[in-house]
Amino acid sequence: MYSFILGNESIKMALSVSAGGRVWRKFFKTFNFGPNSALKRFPTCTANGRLYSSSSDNVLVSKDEKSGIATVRMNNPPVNSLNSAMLVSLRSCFEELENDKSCRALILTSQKPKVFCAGLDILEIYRKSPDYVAQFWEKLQDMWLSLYGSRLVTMAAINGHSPAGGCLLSLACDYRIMAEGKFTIGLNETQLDLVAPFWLRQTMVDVIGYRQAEMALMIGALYTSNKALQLGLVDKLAPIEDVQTVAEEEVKNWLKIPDQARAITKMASRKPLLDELRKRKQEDIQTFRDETTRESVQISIQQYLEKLKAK
Ligand SMILES: CCCCC/C=C\C/C=C\CCC/C=C/C(=O)SCCNC(=O)CCNC(=O)[C@H](O)C(C)(C)COP(=O)(O)OP(=O)(O)OC[C@H]1O[C@@H](n2cnc3c(N)ncnc32)[C@H](O)[C@@H]1OP(=O)(O)O
Repeated sequence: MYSFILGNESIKMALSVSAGGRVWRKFFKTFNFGPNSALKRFPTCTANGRLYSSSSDNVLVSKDEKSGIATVRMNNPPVNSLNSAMLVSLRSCFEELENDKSCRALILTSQKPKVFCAGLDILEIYRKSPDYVAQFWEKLQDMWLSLYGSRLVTMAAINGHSPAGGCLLSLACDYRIMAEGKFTIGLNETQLDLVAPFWLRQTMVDVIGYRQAEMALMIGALYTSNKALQLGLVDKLAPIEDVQTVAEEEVKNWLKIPDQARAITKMASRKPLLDELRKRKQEDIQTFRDETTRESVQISIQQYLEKLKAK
């Protein structure tokens, strides 16, 4: 059941049949909804009752059949950094859940409490060829499109630090619950001499407003959970051991709203940004490749890596 992803066509078919309706068909036609790809194969995903995971086990997925709530746990020790394999696994899992008509919601969290996700794996953009960096960036774009454009209720259960790409993942979700305490979240790209792309900057503006986003992005701010709550960067705080339970409770509230109306409303507000990235994908890849492989940026990345190691 879980071994194939058939892309847009199967989602359209499955949902128009299951929802029995013209409305769904019109919805998909209007919004070009869901993963932006044709026939795809999930990387040897094994189905085993309610629990399945990718071959490398870097992303673990369990689904409660009764409620239709899936939990996606990032499992890439030590800090869930987003390397190529991780991006491919995340995207595959998001698309698979998208195509599973019994799935209604996903909770994204970390298998290792205290670090939700350390962002992009910096080693993937350090002293790599321009082609490699370009392919890496496209994997990030595709993963983001599948999460941000999802019909599901998407909830980030941020059970630890969530800098840069970790914040990007959270921002792509519908709602964010973060662990109380000393954990930080934010888009600290400028600290690495990197510039967040337009689609990431826009989600930050959409979530916390223009002034705060502009300031946060310029200074590469990392905020504590309390400050993030105050800014609206996260929606709720919970003790770290309760983040998952609180997320499940919150999802259940969201699931009281009819799926169709909720998903159409979500897509109506997200479609412009999704379309913009789809349209400017190659330009965005080129910018990332050219910026990241510049010698001055490579030196900044090296210094940042040294700082991290010396910590
Ligand atoms: C208009 C022009 C547009 C141009 C566009 C151009 C460019 C766009 C560019 C970028 C935008 C992309 C958006 C995303 C960017 C990113 O995500 S960059 C990554 C930023 N991440 C960070 O800064 C986080 C760094 N890590 C930490 O702060 C901490 O590790 C922690 C997450 C708080 C966890 O702390 P702790 O539990 O104490 O763990 P350690 O620090 O000891 O780390 C363990 C080992 O892991 C290594 N590591 C940590 N983070 C990363 C990482 N992101 N990548 C690779 N490796 C990482 C760390 O060095 C330790 O390694 P050793 O054990 O010492 O070997």
